[in-house]
Order: sequence, then C-alpha cells, then structure tokens
Amino acid sequence: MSSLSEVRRVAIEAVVQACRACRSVFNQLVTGETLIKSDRSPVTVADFSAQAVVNRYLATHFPDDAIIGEESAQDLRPDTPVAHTLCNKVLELTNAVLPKPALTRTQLLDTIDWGALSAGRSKRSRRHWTLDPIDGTKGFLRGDQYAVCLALIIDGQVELGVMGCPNLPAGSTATTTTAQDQLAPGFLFIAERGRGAFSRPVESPDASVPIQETPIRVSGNTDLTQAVVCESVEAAHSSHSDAQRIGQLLGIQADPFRMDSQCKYACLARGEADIYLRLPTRADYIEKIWDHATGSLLVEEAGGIVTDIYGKPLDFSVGSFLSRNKGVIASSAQLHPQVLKAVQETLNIE
Ligand SMILES: Nc1ncnc2c1ncn2[C@@H]1O[C@H](COP(=O)(O)O)[C@@H](O)[C@H]1OP(=O)(O)O
Ligand SMILES: [Mg+2]
Ligand SMILES: [Mg+2]
Ligand SMILES: [Mg+2]
Repeated sequence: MSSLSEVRRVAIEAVVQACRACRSVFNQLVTGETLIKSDRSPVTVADFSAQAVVNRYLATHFPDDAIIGEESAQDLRPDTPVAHTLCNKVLELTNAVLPKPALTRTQLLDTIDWGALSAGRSKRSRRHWTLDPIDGTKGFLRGDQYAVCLALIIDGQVELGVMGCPNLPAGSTATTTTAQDQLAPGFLFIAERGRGAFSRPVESPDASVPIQETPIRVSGNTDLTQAVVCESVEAAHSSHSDAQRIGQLLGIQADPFRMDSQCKYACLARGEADIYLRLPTRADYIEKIWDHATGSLLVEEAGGIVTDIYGKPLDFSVGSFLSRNKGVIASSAQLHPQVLKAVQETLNIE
C-alpha cells in the first residue's frame, strides 16, 4: 500500500496535468468538439482528455484502486467519422500531457473507461477514487470557472481531495473571467482529512521555483448582514428564488455571487464567500458524488460545515449518488445553524 504522501503527490500531479489539457483545449475549441449527452448536458474533448489523464495516473500508480468517474468513452467508440475525429483530438491532447509512451486509440478508450472496466474492484475494495474531469462544463465553454475534481474515498469517507481551478483569480468574486485570469496559473486546492486545506498555484510561472502551499480557512465573519452567498450560475442547478428568500430572512445585504462548478466550495474554503447554497430545483434530482466529494472536504478541512438541506452530513458511502441527501448548505461553523434554520423555514422542512 502506498503512503499517503505518495497518494497525495500522484493525485496532485494528475490534476495539474489534466488542467494543462483543459487549458490547451479552451484556446482551440470549436463547436464540433462539444457533444450533448443523453441527459442534455455538454461534454467536450477536454472532459474526455482530463478523465483519460487522471485515470492513466491512477491506473499506473494504484492499479488496484477503483475509480468512479463522470464520463464514459461510449461516444468516442463508434466507427463513424464524427467519433473518429473527436477521438483523434482527445488522443492528441492526452498524449501531449502524459508521460511517454503515447497511448494508442484503444488504450485511450480503455483508460477513459478504466473505472467502468474495472468496476468489480469497487465492490470488493474499501477505497475508491471519484473524478469529475471538468466540473462546470458550461462555465468552461463560456470561458468562466470550472474545476478538475479528484477525491479518494475510504470506507465511505472522503479522505483526500484535489481541485484544480485553472481560471480562478486570486481573491475575487467576479463571476466572469478576464483574459488576464485565463493567462494566470489559476489555483489548486488540496484537502486531507485531519490535516487541513491548502491552496497553491496550479503551476509555477518559473519551473525552477518550488511551489508553496498556503493553508486556507473559512471566513471568521459572524455578521450575517455582511455575509456573501455563492450559488450556481445555472438556475436549473440551484433555486435562485429560494436563495433570495433565504437571504432576505437572514438579512443578507449583498447580491449573491454566481459561479459555475466546485470553485464555489474553494471560494468558501478560502474565506471569500460565507455561504454556499445548492437548493433543489426538482424533487427527482440526486446529486452525484463527484460533484461534491472534493469540495465538501475542502470546506470541512478549512473549518466549515457541509450538510444537506435537512442538516445531515453528505453520505459518500452509497455508490455514485448522494442518494441519502438533498441539496447542499455549506458555511463556516458559526453561521451554519442560522443558515440551516432559514433554509428549513423557507422550504417548509419540519
Ligand atoms: N438539476 C440539477 N440540480 C443540481 N445539479 C445539477 C442539476 N443538473 C445538473 N447538475 C450538475 O451540476 C453540476 C454543475 O454545478 P454548478 O451549477 O454548481 O456549476 C454539474 O456537474 C451538473 O451535472 P451534469 O454534469 O451531470 O450535468
Ligand atoms: Mg457533466
Ligand atoms: Mg463534469
Ligand atoms: Mg460536475
């Protein structure tokens, strides 16, 4: 079994290289390189490539570990010109960042599907990874925020989380990203259960200078009138109208800031926002583990609390879905009881 420091090192390297693949795509992305999945959500060559890169690192270093990743290579496998073009593009991107030898087409497809192909392991294993290769694909396509999110789950508990946010500026809650932000290195966040949460640049502007990690903490603000709430850009992912009513009940003055992806958890963890609300828009939507595993550990290790709208901790022990939870409320430990109460009053939860 590898030491935790080795696991941490490999997870960071995998996410850094996946971020590199995403960045190189953004500058060249053309419409034909986006697919709409059966659930109507978009997926790009960058999502496939980032999943291939991370899975390759994990499969090489931890061949016995199971992986639950968001994407599958199903749309790249058909023997059609469209699938071939897409697949070649993913292959080129992936091989540009992975160590040699280069992957073949078949190896690429199997690497993307590594989690599913080795699914038997997740039943036997006490530990597995979960990966969202690009969380916030809509943000990515707009040139705004997105995150590469990797987490290690052992016995149903998230133990390690690494989140790469290539477009995230330093200490700004601006929702749109400037050309300058896209050129900056962005931020990478690391959380280890019981060992704290840290921030560093995704890459060093100067390869000869070692990258420093800085510990991060949630905000110490206890004045709700001054609190900053963050929520999804997409009203379909979190109810903006319920959040507005909750904000009024709490006496919050500022408008919420809207941002795609788990970057919201990172902004909370580094004290830039006070409250993250993810309020259900549909009774039948069940959150997926890869959308919350990394972010929730980051906030907890930075001193915050993460629950669902019932006040229950997120339960990562039941497969790919958070089927025992509904919505998310995250904030500092001081503010959480008041926020939860306002959410429950507004949503008529007994
Ligand atoms: N109805 C929904 N409620 C909550 N989250 C959703 C919903 N539909 C999709 N999502 C997920 O929200 C995530 C983005 O969140 P955010 O709004 O915070 O950027 C995506 O991973 C997306 O999953 P998917 O990739 O399967 O579409
Ligand atoms: Mg998606
Ligand atoms: Mg995704
Ligand atoms: Mg996601």
